[in-house]
Amino acid sequence: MIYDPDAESVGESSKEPVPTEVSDAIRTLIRWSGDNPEREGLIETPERVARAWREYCRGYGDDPAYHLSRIFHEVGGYDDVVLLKDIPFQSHCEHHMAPIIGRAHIAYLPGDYVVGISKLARVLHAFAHRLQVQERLTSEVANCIWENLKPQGVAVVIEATHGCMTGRGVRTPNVIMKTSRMLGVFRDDEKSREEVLKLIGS
Ligand SMILES: Nc1nc2c(ncn2[C@@H]2O[C@H](COP(=O)(O)OP(=O)(O)OP(=O)(O)O)[C@@H](O)[C@H]2O)c(=O)[nH]1
Ligand SMILES: [Zn+2]
Repeated sequence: MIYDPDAESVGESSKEPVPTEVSDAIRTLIRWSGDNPEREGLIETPERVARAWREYCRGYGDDPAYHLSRIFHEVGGYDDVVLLKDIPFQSHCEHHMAPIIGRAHIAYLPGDYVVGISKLARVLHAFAHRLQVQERLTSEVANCIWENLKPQGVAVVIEATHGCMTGRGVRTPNVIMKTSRMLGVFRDDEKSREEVLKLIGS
């Protein structure tokens, strides 16, 4: 699939035809859950669900590195940490395909380049809109910034709740999973790490 940045906020899959085997699978799931897929309220649900999943998983068609390809060189001599804090995101866990809802904090200490700040959130969403575990999501975002922006350091902290822990299974609400990935100076230098964690408020 070709990534279309203009389509992302409106649900690019809304006009896409749904293959019969996909809607049939969802019909089977509805039946298996105990309801009748032929009753009026559920007639169009399989196609809706299929299109919703195309949106939830739109990250498979989104190249995260692409968002870091428009780099800037001139930032008026600024040479300190850049932090994008409290970025809300939604993902789905690869074990249950249940929602992961949280906030990410992404910081980097620029090397020779900086990037438009929205691009950090775009990188996050490109990886989040896939089936994930939180640890991998955290690493993928950090590694992508590290490899493409070549900064002196990257810090990614993610805090999220997992639907598979609240709505089912252990049924324990209000638990927040926290993960972090530090690279470069934030990994190697304790003072820099403390500084960035203080900025993040974590
Ligand atoms: N480490 C990690 N675990 C996750 C994540 N998302 C979901 N899980 C966990 O993945 C585990 C899957 O465990 P399994 O024993 O295979 O599946 P299960 O029988 O449905 O487990 P329960 O959730 O305990 O009922 C569960 O403990 C989930 O809480 C994540 O992002 N990171
Ligand atoms: Zn899960």
